[in-house]
Amino acid sequence: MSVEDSGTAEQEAASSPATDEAGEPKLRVENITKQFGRIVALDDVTLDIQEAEIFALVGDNGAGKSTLMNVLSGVHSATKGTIYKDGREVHFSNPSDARDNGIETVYQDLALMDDLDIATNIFMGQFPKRGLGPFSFIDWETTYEQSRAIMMDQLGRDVDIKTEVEFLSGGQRQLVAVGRALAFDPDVIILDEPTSALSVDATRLVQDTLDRLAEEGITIVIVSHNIESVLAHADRIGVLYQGRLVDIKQPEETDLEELNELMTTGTLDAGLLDDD
Ligand SMILES: Nc1ncnc2c1ncn2[C@@H]1O[C@H](COP(=O)(O)OP(=O)(O)OP(=O)(O)O)[C@@H](O)[C@H]1O
Repeated sequence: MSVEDSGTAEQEAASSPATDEAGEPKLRVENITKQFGRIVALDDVTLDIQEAEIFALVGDNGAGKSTLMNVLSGVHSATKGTIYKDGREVHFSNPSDARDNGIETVYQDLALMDDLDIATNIFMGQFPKRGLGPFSFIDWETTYEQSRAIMMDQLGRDVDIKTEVEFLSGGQRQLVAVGRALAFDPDVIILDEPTSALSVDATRLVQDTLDRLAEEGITIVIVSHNIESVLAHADRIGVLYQGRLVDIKQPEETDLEELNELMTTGTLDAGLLDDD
């Protein structure tokens, strides 16, 4: 099914499986185009992402995944088009605008401070404070208490939050970066390649944690090259090809081969012709 073949009931179901109580998607990207000079990185992309869904964005190199992620996280402004959050039109001039609207992004490099402990990494830049104005100081007790709550209650990890991040495994580091996002109390978390370069066990740990967050009601958007992982864990998979959103699939209706074909050709028609 192509997104361009608009109007079918089947497409409606795939692009919009459920809505929140108010009948609005958590995020709506409407006719978004992003140009860098003459390069059209995103070409008229329209997409609804529902509350508490795990939505994966896949595509070949240069397909526009990072650009769409950056438009949603306020790094880039769209050239054309509109973003809606909970049905309300929003404008992001920078990442703090996205943050103010409940959208946090976990970048691939994680940007953790290796020689600092888990709690300090989680609250870096926004420590709980005591006192007023020039007489305020970091409330370490609350910092550790709240970090422990994030790691234990929200992420289900029984770790010593005084452990320096340099001693953590790849999967645990990814979870600390997610913990730092959670400290801002978002309802949408965007993750860039959350399982790249992770072992099989670490990948499972991260996937299980994202499943858990979605069950708690947080909307998860993943940019990924790991098709097997998104097939196993995403609710829906949006395929970008040369800046266009060419299809949205549910894992149970597609497979690795079909997604690869969509990612590399932008269509399934080539395969159908081969079969004739
Ligand atoms: N800041 C920029 N300036 C100019 N061109 C850019 C910029 N960012 C992205 N592009 C171009 O936009 C297009 C889409 O790039 P984007 O990084 O979004 O793709 P991607 O799907 O994330 O690719 P990859 O998987 O390789 O990261 C590419 O042609 C890229 O060269």
